[in-house]
Amino acid sequence: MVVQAGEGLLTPSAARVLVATAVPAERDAVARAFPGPVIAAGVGPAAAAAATATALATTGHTLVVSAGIGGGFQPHAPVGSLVVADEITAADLGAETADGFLPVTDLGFGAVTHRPPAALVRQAAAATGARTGAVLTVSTVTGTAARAAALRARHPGALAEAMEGFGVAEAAALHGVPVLEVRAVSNPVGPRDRAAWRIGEALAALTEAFGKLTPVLESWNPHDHR
Ligand SMILES: O=C(O)c1cccc(C(=O)CC[C@H]2O[C@@H](n3cnc4c(=O)[nH]cnc43)[C@H](O)[C@@H]2O)c1
Repeated sequence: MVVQAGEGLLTPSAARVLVATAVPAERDAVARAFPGPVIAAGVGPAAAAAATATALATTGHTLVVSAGIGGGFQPHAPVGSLVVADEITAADLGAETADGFLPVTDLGFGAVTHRPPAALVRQAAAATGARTGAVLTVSTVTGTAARAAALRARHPGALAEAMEGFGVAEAAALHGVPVLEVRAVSNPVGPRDRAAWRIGEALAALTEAFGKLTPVLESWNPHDHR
């Protein structure tokens, strides 16, 4: 158990969980159920990384959660469902070649995947009823069936895509803090039909999820590897 000294007593250190969303509507949906700090970091991995790294510069965070709405690969993650990432993967960070896509890791650089703690993923999914699988981070929202199929072919375990998880995870790694990603599915990944996005439904699902997740996040012990 992690302990801190205080007035001669050893007490469990308090959980300090930061939630990073993209836009104010997502921030407010989380904050309706989660009492800790929630930021609207901006859309895309760069904005998410910059704002999260800045927020983590104050010490003592135990966990960072990337949260918001997202696209779901059909039929694996239906609209209205919830996904907890067991893998956060940058799906378009690399080089296109005549023989296909090469991730930056194949070019000898950096990382393309971060893995949240398995025990936390299990606990979060059990508490919320979420599906678990890879959540892809993309800088361009998928807009065709062909692109959706190509992403699933390259990432057979992918359940959802969004635009911030990898940025949040990079910032978390820089600060040595574990990361989790939670997405409420607002739309199918595929042919663009923005008018059909069920944003209200997904935001309500996000609020409901954080109602159930809060005790899990606040009691989670990073040294618990069950
Ligand atoms: O217009 C609104 O009221 C509104 C309220 C909340 C959120 C939005 C957004 O547009 C959020 C953008 C955010 O959503 C993620 N997202 C959602 N679907 C997808 C997708 O199919 N592919 C990639 N990203 C998706 C993404 O993380 C964006 O940052 C609007």
